Amino acid sequence: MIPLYHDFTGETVLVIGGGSVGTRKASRFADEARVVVVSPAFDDLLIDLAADDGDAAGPGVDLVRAAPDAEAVRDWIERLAPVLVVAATDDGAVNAAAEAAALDAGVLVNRADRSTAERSADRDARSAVVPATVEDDPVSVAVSTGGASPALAKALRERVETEIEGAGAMAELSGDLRTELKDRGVPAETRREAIRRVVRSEGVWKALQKGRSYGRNEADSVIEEVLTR
Ligand SMILES: C[C@@]1(CC(=O)O)c2cc3[nH]c(cc4nc(cc5[nH]c(cc(n2)[C@H]1CCC(=O)O)[C@@](C)(CC(=O)O)[C@@H]5CCC(=O)O)C(CC(=O)O)=C4CCC(=O)O)c(CCC(=O)O)c3CC(=O)O
Ligand SMILES: NC(=O)C1=CN([C@@H]2O[C@H](COP(=O)(O)OP(=O)(O)OC[C@H]3O[C@@H](n4cnc5c(N)ncnc54)[C@H](O)[C@@H]3O)[C@@H](O)[C@H]2O)C=CC1
Repeated sequence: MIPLYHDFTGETVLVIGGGSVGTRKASRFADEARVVVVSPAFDDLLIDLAADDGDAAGPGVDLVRAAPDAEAVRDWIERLAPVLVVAATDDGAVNAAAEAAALDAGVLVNRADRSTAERSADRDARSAVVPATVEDDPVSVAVSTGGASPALAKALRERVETEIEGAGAMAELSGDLRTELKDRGVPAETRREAIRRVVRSEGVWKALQKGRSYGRNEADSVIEEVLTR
């Protein structure tokens, strides 16, 4: 499996099943997408998530109380036109039907109740795994074990969490610097060398912890050194 990142802004994600797994997936996708959860019952956390709709965190979560069978799942996909269907019920037949309907409709599907290893023979490129994710906006690190051990994915995610502290600020600073160097007409090879040094400089990482302008000053001297060589 090869990881890709998707932008779900302005899109709909349909989650079938509102238990603990459906809640976790809904919460993840609600950061960007409008999420509709169809289920006969909902975890309390999910009800809270849907009630928080007013806040600016995302476009919101809608709960629909229904227990669709295979045919009804197709209707929901047609009606809501999601880009991704998450099959997260505790009923294998419903999950299988949701997966088949999503694939027929040509949309992405994440089936929560089957490891990918079990399904490698009939895997479709639209069949996606939700990785464990660490975010320090705009940086995100995703961990998958190819479906072999989700608990390990979670444990590794916890390790990476401390490892990437400050990476968001570094991405913004180095992103600005590469644009500025381009605009100044600095030749590509020099530019690359300068940016490579900035992102590897302990001094810049440390200075960024104190604040953006400290990081900027430190980065400027790293770059100056490269430009004046
Ligand atoms: C294939 C996949 C499909 C998918 O859901 O996308 C899948 C499938 C299954 N998970 C199961 C169990 C558990 N899943 C977790 C946790 C997470 N599971 C996630 C992803 C994935 N889970 C995909 C593969 C990811 C990869 O490649 O590694 C994470 C990373 C992302 C997320 O879900 O948000 C999230 C951690 C988030 C975080 O904290 O960062 C825990 C740990 C816990 O709960 O503490 C357990 C209990 C321990 C255990 O069993 O390992 C079962 C057995 C169910 C049963 O026994 O009935 C199946 C079905 C099967 O394997 O057959
Ligand atoms: N991918 C993952 O990370 C994990 C996956 N699992 C798997 O995911 C499945 C769900 O796990 P949980 O959320 O813990 O179970 P759960 O029992 O908490 O939730 C299942 C939900 O599905 C709903 N449901 C039942 N029939 C439905 C239908 N026809 N249409 C829509 N919704 C329906 C139920 O009302 C309930 O809200 C389990 O079968 C398990 O195999 C379990 C743990 C982690």
